[in-house]
Amino acid sequence: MATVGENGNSGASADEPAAEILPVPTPELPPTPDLYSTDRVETFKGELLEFLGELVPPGEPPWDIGVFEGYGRGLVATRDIDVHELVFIDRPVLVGPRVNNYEVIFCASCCCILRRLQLCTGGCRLPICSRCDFSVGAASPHAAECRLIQSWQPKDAGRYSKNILYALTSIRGFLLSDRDRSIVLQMEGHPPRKEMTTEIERLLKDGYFWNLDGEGPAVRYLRQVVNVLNTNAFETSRIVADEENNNHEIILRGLYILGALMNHCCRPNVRYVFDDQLRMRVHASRPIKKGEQIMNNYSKILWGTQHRIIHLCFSKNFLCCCDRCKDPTESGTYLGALKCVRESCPEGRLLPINPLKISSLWRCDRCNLKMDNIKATKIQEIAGRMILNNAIKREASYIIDYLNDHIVKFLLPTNQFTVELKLQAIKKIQPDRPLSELREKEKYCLEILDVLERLNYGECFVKGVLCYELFVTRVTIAKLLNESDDAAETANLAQLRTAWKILSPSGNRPKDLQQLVVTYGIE
Ligand SMILES: C[S@@+](CC[C@H](N)C(=O)[O-])C[C@H]1O[C@@H](n2cnc3c(N)ncnc32)[C@H](O)[C@@H]1O
Repeated sequence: MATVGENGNSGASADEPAAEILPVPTPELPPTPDLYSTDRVETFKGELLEFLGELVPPGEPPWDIGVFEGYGRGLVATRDIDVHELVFIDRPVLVGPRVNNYEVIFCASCCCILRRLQLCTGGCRLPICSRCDFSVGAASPHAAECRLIQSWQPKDAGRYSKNILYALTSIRGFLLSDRDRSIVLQMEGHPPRKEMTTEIERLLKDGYFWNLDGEGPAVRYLRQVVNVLNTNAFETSRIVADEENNNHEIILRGLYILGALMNHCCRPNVRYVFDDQLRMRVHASRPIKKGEQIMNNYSKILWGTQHRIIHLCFSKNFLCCCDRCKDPTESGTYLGALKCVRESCPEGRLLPINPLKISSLWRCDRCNLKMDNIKATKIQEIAGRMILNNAIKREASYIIDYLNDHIVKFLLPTNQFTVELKLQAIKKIQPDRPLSELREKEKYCLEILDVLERLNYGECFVKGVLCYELFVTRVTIAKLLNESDDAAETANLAQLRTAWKILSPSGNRPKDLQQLVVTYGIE
């Protein structure tokens, strides 16, 4: 796969300001309004409904915007909502690339895969396909953003710039209509932490433009858009085929306003998927009572509490205090627990005494051994590095041996890193692998489904994926053992049904899922 370096050269280099400067007006930042007043919330809802248009079916939607103490605005159910029911569909007000180590070259405008680096002829330093190139004129979807970047007079105009690509989604914030800009600027936008360098600061620090004043109104506006994106944006992706018909996943970030209004809970009541037009479809993952907050999970389901707390504090500026966070065992899943380090205590599990405090002491639930937080963090860091930087990248057979022979010695079977590695193994063990590997895969699926069950996590996306993998694996095993299809199928059809219910609206669902549903007569 081709990797794109910052200095990829394509075409003539120009390290002097472009002769013609095309002025693009900088949007004004409005005075900070009281976002939570009843009037403000009503007006905001009106603008949002107008933006969503036909995506909101006629009649009263099952959601409303409310204000909740300690949370700010949030979504609330206006009636009882059934499990699996569609709660709403949202579309992105802003979407585009994100800071990401992209492994393929793709058009920054339409995301098609480029065989080789092909820069826009407008001089914006972005990879752009010939259909979206600036020279196509107003018909090019990229023309307006290219003109805007040109107005800042990029240095080294003939060279690819990954940092401009990374900042493109925020730059697109300049081109919003008045209504859409008003909606975006009414979203919460936490300023970055001191130690963080945002994509905009990187552009300024390294002097990418002749004509972009670090203290001017354009940068003030860009900074606010970045803050809104960092507080609210979702990771989404497009699956794009190259010329050889190989699929590539292009990771993007999208600002979905209605989606972003859902506050966080580590045991949420919705799941979401993105369809092939990048619309976000939010379904209830458990029954939601009228008046209840509609809540999403901003962190990873299968992370332990301390990891989730640190992630939420650093990236979203709040401390979660939900029931899952308060319970050191996390409903008996022990996702964040460590193996006791005393040799004489092989069954012991170390847990934070107060999981809501990052500096909490840890204690073994068998022998009462105490460990300070620094040591516990170190053990987790080492385990994380060994697994996430090394083992996870290896082939399935290596991962299985590693889990069976190595990991059992220093991590608990349900520790978050063990679970993460098992999830990777599930993805890597394809139906053509030997029976022994398929058996391991079946076991991992069941183990992680059990973790989800204990967490009482409801009908979430990961459950859909695991049910699909379990179904396919069991059918494959039955075929390998020449077992009658019937026996395998009847025991297993519930998994396929769940997988279909959860994954069918997704643009990235497994390719054979629909065919399986037809073959086995599920719908
Ligand atoms: C994506 S926004 C959610 C909408 C936001 N409440 C608003 O009024 O615009 C994320 C922000 O909402 C707040 N928030 C979300 N979930 C929360 C929770 N469980 N506890 C406290 N604050 C929360 C935090 O300020 C967080 O940075």
